[in-house]
Amino acid sequence: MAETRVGIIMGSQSDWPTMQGAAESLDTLGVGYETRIVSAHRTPDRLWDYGMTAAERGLQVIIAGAGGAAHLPGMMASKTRLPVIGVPVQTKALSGVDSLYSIVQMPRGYPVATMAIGAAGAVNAGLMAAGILALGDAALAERLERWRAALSASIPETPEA
Ligand SMILES: Nc1c(C(=O)O)ncn1[C@@H]1O[C@H](COP(=O)(O)O)[C@@H](O)[C@H]1O
Repeated sequence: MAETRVGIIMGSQSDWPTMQGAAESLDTLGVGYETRIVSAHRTPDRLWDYGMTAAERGLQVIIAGAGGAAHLPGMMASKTRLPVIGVPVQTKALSGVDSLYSIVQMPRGYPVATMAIGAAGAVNAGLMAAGILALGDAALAERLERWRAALSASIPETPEA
């Protein structure tokens, strides 16, 4: 069992179908993670505790997904020095543009590395977390290189008619 290095947090259970893409990326690359529902709005005390203890518990990167008034990634970035990768979850009313804008426009000093809206953003969040961790982990760097090469090799040169 790989050591838990990444925290995947989300504002609601309803975000899981999107956020599982991040978990799948980390599974593929053999990176250990935990998953939690944490909401700045609905469980502010849980957010506070999570942010206060994340680094001392051994987490190294946090992936935070939320939709709509998506304050979770930014609030988490306020409570921990760990890099926070934000995933804007797609919404029905505004297609996730609301989530994207809520996450990306952080004030100077408290960045959130913001991914694309929806499932592709979640998958990329896992890959981004792995890339950060690979800076200090040669074995993971090699797995990531191999994975990237395999993806590249799987892309056909000519489109099917
Ligand atoms: N944006 C946030 C936060 C937060 O930012 O703290 N907490 C919940 N939510 C979002 O509310 C949406 C609807 O949630 P429900 O489906 O539970 O009603 C979800 O996408 C969640 O991320």
